[in-house]
Amino acid sequence: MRHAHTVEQVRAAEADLMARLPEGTLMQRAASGLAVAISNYLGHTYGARVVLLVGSGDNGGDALYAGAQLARRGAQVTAILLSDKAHDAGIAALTAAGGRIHPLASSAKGAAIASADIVVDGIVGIGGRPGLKPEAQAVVQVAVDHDVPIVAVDMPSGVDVDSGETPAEHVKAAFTVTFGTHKICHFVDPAAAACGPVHLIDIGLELPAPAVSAIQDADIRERYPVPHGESDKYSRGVLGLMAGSSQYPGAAVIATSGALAGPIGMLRYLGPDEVATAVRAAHPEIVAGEGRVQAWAIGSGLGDELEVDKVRELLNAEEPVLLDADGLKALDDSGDHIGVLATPHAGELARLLGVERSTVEAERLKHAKLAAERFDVTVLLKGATTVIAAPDGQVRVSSNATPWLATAGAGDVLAGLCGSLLAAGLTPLDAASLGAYLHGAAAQLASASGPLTAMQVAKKIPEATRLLLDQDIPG
Ligand SMILES: NC(=O)C1=CN([C@@H]2O[C@H](COP(=O)(O)OP(=O)(O)OC[C@H]3O[C@@H](n4cnc5c(N)ncnc54)[C@H](O)[C@@H]3O)[C@@H](O)[C@H]2O)[C@@H](O)CC1
Ligand SMILES: Nc1ncnc2c1ncn2[C@@H]1O[C@H](COP(=O)(O)OP(=O)(O)O)[C@@H](O)[C@H]1O
Ligand SMILES: [K+]
Repeated sequence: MRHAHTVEQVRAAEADLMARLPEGTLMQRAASGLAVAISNYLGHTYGARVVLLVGSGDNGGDALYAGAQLARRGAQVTAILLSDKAHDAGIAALTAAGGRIHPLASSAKGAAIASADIVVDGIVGIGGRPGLKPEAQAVVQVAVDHDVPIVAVDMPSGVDVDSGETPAEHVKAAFTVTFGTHKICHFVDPAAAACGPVHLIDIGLELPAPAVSAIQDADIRERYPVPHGESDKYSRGVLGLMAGSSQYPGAAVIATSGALAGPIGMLRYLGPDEVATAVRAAHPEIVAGEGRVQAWAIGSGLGDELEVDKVRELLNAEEPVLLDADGLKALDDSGDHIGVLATPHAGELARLLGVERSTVEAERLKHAKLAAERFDVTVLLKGATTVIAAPDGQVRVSSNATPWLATAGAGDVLAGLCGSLLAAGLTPLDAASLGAYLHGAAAQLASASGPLTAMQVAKKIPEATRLLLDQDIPG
């Protein structure tokens, strides 16, 4: 996993470390990492035209010191000061290295930005409030208008660091260079989408348990329930699937494809006869009808055929239950649903919480956590990045999907796969995490930068799993 911490956690860790180091050491570490990342991005330093947008705090200080290092290696560096206040030692370092300083009033600043190879956003960092002041917005817009890439120092200025929300104007970066640890805005949309690829520079912080973790390749190998010599089809896990209806028979076929591509030994299908026939035709491996299962996946394409009372009974039984799509209507806030995994998209989560879909889209982390707490379930909120919130407060994200995955039926594949992982014995948090990540990896294989269907994603899950399990991960 990669980990993200809150601003408060970062400030505390920085204070601890700073007390043990000579003054300025952390900023020098940050600035050196930033300068190297900029040089690597440009592919050259000598003669490169670099413009720094410098705010009043230490974020601007990072930009100035990095600018000084680049200037020493032959870059033409110009700093535009957006505030009357700026990091004095940083200004002195840049000036000594031959960089130029423009106050905000300078008439040359527009031309400098327009002809730059890169603009460095040192407007605000973890000390920033969301939004950009008009003068900052104006200079950022010049870079946008002239297609000049922007590197964000720590994070794109204007985003809400601890929530990943973007309630106002903010920078959209080509890439971001951050320090010490990731921040929540790097992982959670819509802010994450404004970061571009994020480079982490180690500055030696000692950090507490993270606020949010992002799933990586290595997590699959560490946690996937691989069968062993003594395994049989029952011990590997049996999933009970209640999905599909005469209205939406395809959902049952697609969800089954997702489930059979996961770790289970067997799948029992419960549903209307004609749907069971369709599922069996596509997947002769399935067993239709009641029997013991280790977990349930309920909801994809059920339409009006959802039997609320029966589902509520299952929610109170011992076996874990995944609720998707129409199945989510059975969820109530009577509490004690610790083994339940709910997999809504933003519209479904909005209905559950009685708010607008746009509100959930704008505040994804907040609403995923709110629902996890209110319904006492693990919530997997689908979207370009998937946010997973457990009732104990743990949060994970999965960001490896491709936008081509936004296609009908993709959610049914995910429900089947996560149900399969639940039945194999993973916790709802791990089942959701591994399911979302494998789903994203399979979508990448199925897409190869082009269109895909949900069934093609399901077909690629075994290959994606194999590649991730076989991968030789260093360290
Ligand atoms: N504390 C440390 O040890 C380190 C800090 N570092 C850098 O320091 C940054 C934090 O620096 P600061 O705490 O000085 O805070 P910032 O530089 O993020 O913000 C400074 C000031 O900007 C003003 N401001 C707030 N919101 C604004 C807005 N929307 N528009 C314009 N101005 C606004 C406020 O007056 C605020 O005090 C980090 O993000 C990182 O870049 C790094 O050098 C690593 C080490
Ligand atoms: N822009 C996007 N980029 C990447 N993945 C996406 C994007 N939008 C949606 N997804 C993923 O596609 C799937 C869509 O699921 P869902 O909305 O339930 O569709 P359906 O109900 O038609 O199956 C989810 O796994 C979701 O995370
Ligand atoms: K910034």
